[in-house]
Order: sequence, then C-alpha cells, then structure tokens
Amino acid sequence: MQQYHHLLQHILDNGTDKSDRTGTGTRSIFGYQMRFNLAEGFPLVTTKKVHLKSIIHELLWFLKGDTNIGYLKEHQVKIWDEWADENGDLGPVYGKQWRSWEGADGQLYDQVKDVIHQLQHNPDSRRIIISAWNVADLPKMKLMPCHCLFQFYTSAPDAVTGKRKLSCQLYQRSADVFLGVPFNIASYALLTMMIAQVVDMELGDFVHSFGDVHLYSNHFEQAKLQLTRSPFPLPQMHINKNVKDIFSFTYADFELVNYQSHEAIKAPVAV
Ligand SMILES: Nc1nc(=O)c2c([nH]1)NC[C@@H]1CN(c3ccc(C(=O)N[C@@H](CCC(=O)O)C(=O)O)cc3)CN21
Ligand SMILES: O=c1ccn([C@H]2C[C@H](O)[C@@H](COP(=O)(O)O)O2)c(=O)[nH]1
Repeated sequence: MQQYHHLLQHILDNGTDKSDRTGTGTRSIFGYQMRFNLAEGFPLVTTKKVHLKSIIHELLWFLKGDTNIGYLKEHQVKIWDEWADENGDLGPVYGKQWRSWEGADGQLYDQVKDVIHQLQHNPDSRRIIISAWNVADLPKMKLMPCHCLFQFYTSAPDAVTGKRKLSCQLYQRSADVFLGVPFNIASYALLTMMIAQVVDMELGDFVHSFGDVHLYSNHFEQAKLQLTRSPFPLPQMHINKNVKDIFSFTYADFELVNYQSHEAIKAPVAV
C-alpha cells in the first residue's frame, strides 16, 4: 500500500491549509489518482489496523438499497451514527441511488442490476456507470455522496482462457484521507471482486480518482506516525465461490487471510 503512503506524504508536503464545512480545518489538494492491481492482493492498509467488518457490512447495506442505520447498528457498525436522524434515517443516500434512483416520471432504476446486465451482454460498452450524484435528491441527503460515480471497464478476452479482466474506476469528489480513504479503497476493491465473480471475469485494476482530497488538521499527528511504519505484504480476500448473484452475498461469504498490520491509530471524525 505504498500508494496510500505516497498520498499522505504528498498532502502533508504540498497541500494548502484551508477551512471546511465541519469547521475542523484541512490540508488539501485537488486532483489525484491511485491504481491497485486487484490480482496482487486485497488493498487493505496495513500500517494501521483497519476495521474490515464495518467496511463489509456498509457495502452489503448499500447493495440492499438500505438508507437507515438500523442494519448497521444490528451489526455494531457505528460509522454512520453521527449523520442519522432520530429514526436512523439518512435520506436518499447511496443505497437508494444505487438500487432505486427515481426518474422524473417516478420510474425506479436499479443501477447495480443494470451494470451486471451490461457486463454480461455488452462488456465493451463505455457506459457502464453507477452514479450516486442525484442532483434533485441532494437537499434531502444527510450527507451528499463523497464517492459519487464509478465506471466499469473490461479488457479484451484472454487468448487462452477467453476471460476478460474487470476494472473499476471511482471518482470521489471529497476524501478524508486518514479515516475515509482506507475504507473507500477496500470497499470498492471488494465490490469489484464480487461483481467479477458474478459475471465470471478475472480481476483487473481499481483506479481511485479524487477531487478535494484532504487531511483534517486533527489527523496530522496520526498521519505522521503512520508514515513512520513500513507496510506489510497485502492480505488476500477469499470469497465464497458459490455466490453468483450480487444481491445474495452475506457477511459469512468473506474471509480475509494473511492480514498482518500495525496497531490501530485513533482519530476523531469530523461531522
Ligand atoms: N469526516 C468524515 N470522514 C469520513 O470518512 C466519512 C464521513 N465524514 N461521513 C460519512 C462516512 C462515514 N465514514 C467513516 C466514519 C468513521 C470512520 C472511523 O471512525 N473509522 C475508525 C474506526 C472505525 C470502526 O471501528 O469501525 C478507524 O480507525 O478507521 C470511518 C469511516 C466514511 N465517511
Ligand atoms: O465514504 C466517504 C464519505 C465521506 N468522506 C469524507 C470526505 C469529507 O471529509 C466528508 C464529507 O464532507 P463534505 O463537506 O460533504 O465534502 O466525509 C470520505 O472520505 N469517504
């Protein structure tokens, strides 16, 4: 995960200190890109312990189309607590837009289902995109989408196996590099692996593109500590091979093996 360390160091060295919505203050840059070859291992940060359980449950929760934190709470996942209202609702955030984007005529669009269908029937398409940035719904969301648009790409079929490689690129308009980004990398890497299994493709790259990528001022010391640590080899993610429907995965279908990491580093989340 040298790519992640380079990003932390690049922001510390070249970022501009500026104010932000939360009043915390950040050091930020605009525009950056990282690439992870998913065949080389699962891109989970190793220089601090990352809580993968929260990441998997959050992803399954998006895929269910859920926007209430009830499911997360049942599984002791607290990462969305600060933004929910008294009923646990977040408004029409990711899950709603991914699974039931509502058109002006009231028609609902299941973008995840459509992407799987396109990958199966038109894998060379340059239109295989999921967007969470629903302009009409933004005012109703408790937090506007940060990871707002992602696109899939498939290589030409391999001459021997006949299989394509699946890649995914995410555009993240705003990124909390210390707390959010390790979660976002792992989440999209996992989603790409799940979709590759469902459409019977090999693993390509996860490309992570950023708009405003920032280090909160109360994370500087944690980031510097993390940069003193050396990364371990990447772990592997084993996924239950029998699952062939993107909506049928459960927590028990994932097993992370050989995850060697340094100890966790605590940091306050900016609300
Ligand atoms: N400022 C901010 N940063 C984010 O990364 C973020 C938001 N807000 N709002 C919405 C979601 C929630 N996400 C979060 C929120 C908290 C953690 C967090 O506190 N992580 C801790 C422990 C997590 C755990 O134990 O599950 C960490 O050390 O990674 C991570 C991602 C990502 N998003
Ligand atoms: O998945 C996520 C969700 C949120 N973030 C961060 C990025 C920003 O620090 C805040 C959102 O604040 P805005 O003012 O709406 O940009 O949350 C993240 O990194 N990853």
